[in-house]
Amino acid sequence: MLSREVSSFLVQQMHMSQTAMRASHKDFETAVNQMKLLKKDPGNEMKLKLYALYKQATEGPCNMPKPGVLDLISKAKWDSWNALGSLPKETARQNYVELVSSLSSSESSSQGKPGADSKQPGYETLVVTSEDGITKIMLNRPTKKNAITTQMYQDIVLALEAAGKDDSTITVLTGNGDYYCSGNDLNNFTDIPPGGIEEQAKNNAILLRNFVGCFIDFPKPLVAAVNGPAVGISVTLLGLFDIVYASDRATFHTPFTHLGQSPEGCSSYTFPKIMGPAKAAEMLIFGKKLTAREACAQGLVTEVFPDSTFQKEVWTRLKAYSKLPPNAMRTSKQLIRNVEREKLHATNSEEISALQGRWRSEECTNAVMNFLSRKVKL
Ligand SMILES: CCCCC/C=C/C(=O)SCCNC(=O)CCNC(=O)[C@H](O)C(C)(C)COP(=O)(O)OP(=O)(O)OC[C@H]1O[C@@H](n2cnc3c(N)ncnc32)[C@H](O)[C@@H]1OP(=O)(O)O
Repeated sequence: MLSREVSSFLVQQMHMSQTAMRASHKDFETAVNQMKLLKKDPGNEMKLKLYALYKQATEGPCNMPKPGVLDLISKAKWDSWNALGSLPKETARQNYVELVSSLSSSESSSQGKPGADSKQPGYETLVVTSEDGITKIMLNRPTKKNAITTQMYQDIVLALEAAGKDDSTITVLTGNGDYYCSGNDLNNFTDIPPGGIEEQAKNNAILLRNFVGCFIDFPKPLVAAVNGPAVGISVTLLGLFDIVYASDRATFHTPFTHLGQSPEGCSSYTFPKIMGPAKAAEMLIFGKKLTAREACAQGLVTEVFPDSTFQKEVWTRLKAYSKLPPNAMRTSKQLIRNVEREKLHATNSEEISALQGRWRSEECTNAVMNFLSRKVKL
């Protein structure tokens, strides 16, 4: 017998509409007005993002002359707009609407909670520590193989934002227990909001855009310490890390087709670039699982360590790297990232649009249902 969540999920899926979820001009106008009503200053970085999206949505690609270096504010605005390159107006409009919507909802969810603004977040399923110039973000849901819940996506974003600003020089993502991460928690699909599947898909799209965007824009060297098997989004994101160290027990599996879904985490761009189109297709289209050594041979992993000495060797190495001049490391990272930052954001948008279609498909519904009703394991 199917659980209540699975049945309600199925019913919602069957009734959902096939209309595309592009933001209309009216949605855009509403978002522009909503921005004016925000009580909390979203911060300079966010304001620049919104400015750029607004200009791109209303005027198209930036073709203004670049302001002089001394005109700092105009130059920051110009840089932000110009970084959007040829992003279509429609996509910029949609990204703007989604960004404003996430700001409004985080503002309303923090209302009424005394001290919500000033409190350092206590993460339920992450352990964040900072030592020896290294901030470690550890996924901490070992009994569920560190599957990522909706709350965890948000917490990882908060933890990355804090790590990007703290005084550490390197940030490391790793997992607690025998898995690095089993990817998206498939129960995320059963938590259906009052607006039904359409609203759920829209919320997931906002969540994912913001989540992957944070990895694209992370300002410091970012290292993955892959302590065990990795599945789904935890694999695709590796293409956005600067270094990937893996235990020889780790495996790398992207079973999107089996789940009726399609790749995310910018892997449709990073994987062919890293390993060549043929190897990338075998992983992303056919769901071939790689061993750590295969992933290393294909360039996705930097180095493989025996599981018995993984922790010791990785942390010794990272502690030595963390003593290198931090500003030089940041500058090098930014130079490397800037070459393709715009392309990565555009890929993120494209992948999410495709996924929104997939989430409404029968193939995806059946795959999620099969897992939740314990019929199929990967
Ligand atoms: C909203 C944004 C969406 C972003 C798009 C992201 C896409 C992806 O990441 S796609 C990949 C999704 N992941 C999966 O499909 C993995 C599903 N899990 C499995 O196939 C297996 O659990 C396993 C191969 C990862 C491990 O198998 P095994 O060693 O036999 O362990 P168990 O299956 O008994 O797992 C223990 C426990 O953990 C729960 N669990 C594991 N992974 C997930 C998951 N991804 N989502 C939800 N729950 C998961 C599993 O159900 C078990 O729970 P209990 O039965 O309650 O003990």
